[in-house]
Amino acid sequence: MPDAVTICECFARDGLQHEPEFVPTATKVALLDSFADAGFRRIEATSYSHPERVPGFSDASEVLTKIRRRPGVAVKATCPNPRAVRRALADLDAGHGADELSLLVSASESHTERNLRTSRAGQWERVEEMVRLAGGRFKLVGVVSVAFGCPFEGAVDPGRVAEDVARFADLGADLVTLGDTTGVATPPSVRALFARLTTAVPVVAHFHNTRGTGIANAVAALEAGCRNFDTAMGGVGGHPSAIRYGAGLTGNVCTEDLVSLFDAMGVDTGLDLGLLAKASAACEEALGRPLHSMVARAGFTPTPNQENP
Ligand SMILES: CC(C)(COP(=O)([O-])OP(=O)([O-])OC[C@H]1O[C@@H](n2cnc3c(N)ncnc32)[C@H](O)[C@@H]1OP(=O)([O-])[O-])[C@@H](O)C(=O)NCCC(=O)NCCSC(=O)C[C@@](C)(O)CC(=O)[O-]
Repeated sequence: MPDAVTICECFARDGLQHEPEFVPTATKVALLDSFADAGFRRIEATSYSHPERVPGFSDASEVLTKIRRRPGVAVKATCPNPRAVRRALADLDAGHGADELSLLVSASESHTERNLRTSRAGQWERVEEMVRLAGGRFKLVGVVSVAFGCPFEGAVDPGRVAEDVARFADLGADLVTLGDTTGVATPPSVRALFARLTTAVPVVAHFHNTRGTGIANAVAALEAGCRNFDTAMGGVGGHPSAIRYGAGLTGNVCTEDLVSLFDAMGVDTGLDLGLLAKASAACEEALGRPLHSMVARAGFTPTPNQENP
């Protein structure tokens, strides 16, 4: 087992992406600050997606202006196209930029067209332009969505995903995320995909718990050598297209539950469990409903000992 992993907290972006009600900027800012307090070193804060298409992030610049910045905590923003990177650059020049940008591709043509309104070839051209525009001023995180299967086309060739990961690495990405966008991965398919990867670029496992397999998949990724995970407090979140096209609510793997498991396994997440529990309660209060964390109800898993292995 590895000694340590890094968990990127995605509540404020992937988590809130399909919330029907706009979450007030002040609430987002307070929650993002509480995530940094709990010890997250990577936090996905917002998205520069077209504000008319994803209105929940129309306050992207304001959120980035208002959150407390602290050394060692990287704040990430999602960028679907070059216009998004231009907005990120404007914020950086104004003194409140993101540290990391996610650059998106999808492993299937149909998902690319529905999510990004272009072809795969067109989106790769955009990604090349985005990398040029970013000009080395941000850490870049490539994202391959529907990496384990597509809601429109079904199976996705792991060889193609491995090529996408390599292409991001060639473009200079610092990390590449494998997105199980609608929660179809299983531990065998996770092992199979990790076995196909050919580059040394660090990979981020981004699972959705649509079918209850998220935690099992995260453990499979851990055992396959993955050291970076995306999760969302309360297991909220998902991709709007997944709902629109019938895949239902596709919440991210729940942060609290995965952290609790890693803690019990002796894998260090660097997080303060007490402050994490406080942030978890604040997320439920912010959304006004109980969320999907099991440990928020049951308490964090006790560390195993000799008598109770
Ligand atoms: C796909 C696009 C970018 C194309 O957007 P579009 O409307 O097709 O853009 P366009 O290029 O035709 O431009 C139309 C107008 O919109 C403006 N525009 C264009 N882009 C932007 C922008 N970024 N910000 C602000 N304004 C923008 C642009 O400047 C132009 O304005 P005009 O010149 O006519 O005045 C847009 O429809 C969009 O942002 N859609 C939402 C994409 C999105 O956020 N999807 C969800 C991402 S989550 C995901 O992919 C999965 C992930 C990452 O979570 C991992 C996983 O779970 O597996």
